[in-house]
Amino acid sequence: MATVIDGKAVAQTIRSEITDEVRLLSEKYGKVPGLAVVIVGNRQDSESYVRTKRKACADLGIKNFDIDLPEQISEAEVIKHVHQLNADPNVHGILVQLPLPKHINEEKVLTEISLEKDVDGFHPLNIGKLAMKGRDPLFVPCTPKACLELLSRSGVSIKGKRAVVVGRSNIVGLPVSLLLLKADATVTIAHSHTSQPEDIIREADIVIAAARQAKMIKGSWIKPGAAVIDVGTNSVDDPTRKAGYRLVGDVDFEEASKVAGWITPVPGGVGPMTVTMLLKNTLESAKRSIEQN
Ligand SMILES: Nc1nc(=O)c2c([nH]1)NC[C@@H]1CN(c3ccc(C(=O)N[C@@H](CCC(=O)O)C(=O)O)cc3)C=[N+]21
Ligand SMILES: [Mg+2]
Repeated sequence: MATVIDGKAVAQTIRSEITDEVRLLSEKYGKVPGLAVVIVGNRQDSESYVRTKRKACADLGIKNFDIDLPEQISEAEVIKHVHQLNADPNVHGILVQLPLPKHINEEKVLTEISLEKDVDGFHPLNIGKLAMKGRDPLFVPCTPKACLELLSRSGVSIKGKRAVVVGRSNIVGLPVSLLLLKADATVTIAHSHTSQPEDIIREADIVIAAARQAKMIKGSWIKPGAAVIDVGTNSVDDPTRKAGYRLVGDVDFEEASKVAGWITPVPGGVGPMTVTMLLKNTLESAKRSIEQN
């Protein structure tokens, strides 16, 4: 049976470390880290993630700047808000919740975020540096960083291992592949055009599941002893829940946990760690800015 990696517990440990550092900054400089969370429209999932992020900030003493914009807002107006946040010295991190409405070009908006405040790590220049050997971005994207942190805190080494990433999104699959490559894994990316992904996944010592397909990865696809990090947050109808739905991962946990060496649950795995990495990036940004001035 696999060791179930308790993302919530690891996240809690890191959050208490961050809380201490926030308190120190405040005592030493009279300043606290500030995070602006921008949400456009009212997608239910986005609203729920944004609430989680804002609450986590409040819990840790990080100041929230809430920007809630209507679905119909123009791209130019969103960019105007980004510019205001770039100019605000009390804002150390800016997160624009994705996806944006169809009429807004995400890349254009993300490119306007000041590099020094790009705590999501989605600015094309930060992604470019992430991709280059010998270069480091100012910020590593939160979910990919969460995946590697969970591996390292579980004692799973990456160097020389065969890693398979399932999915190639800009916010998870692609950047986590780059991070694994930088950590000296042999990396394969499987995606919707990959034929027989199970044959490739069976070779993996490390599986990162980020395909947005509920339970697509079966127990029989997992190499015995592999480390399985499940990034999936698929909501499925569940009338027995108050919310009317529940979250399931991209991995069939029941089956895979009988074969894997390590596995993350959903919820309680990567999700809480993603939010924690965002808070950590915000603290880093605030430290750079405050200690410089
Ligand atoms: N600009 C941007 N940055 C993001 O980091 C970003 C984004 N856009 N768009 C959507 C994805 C998704 N994401 C999650 C965050 C927290 C949980 C999380 O805390 N999940 C809990 C469960 C929460 C619940 O039960 O509702 C858990 O897995 O235990 C999940 C998913 C961040 N994303
Ligand atoms: Mg769009």
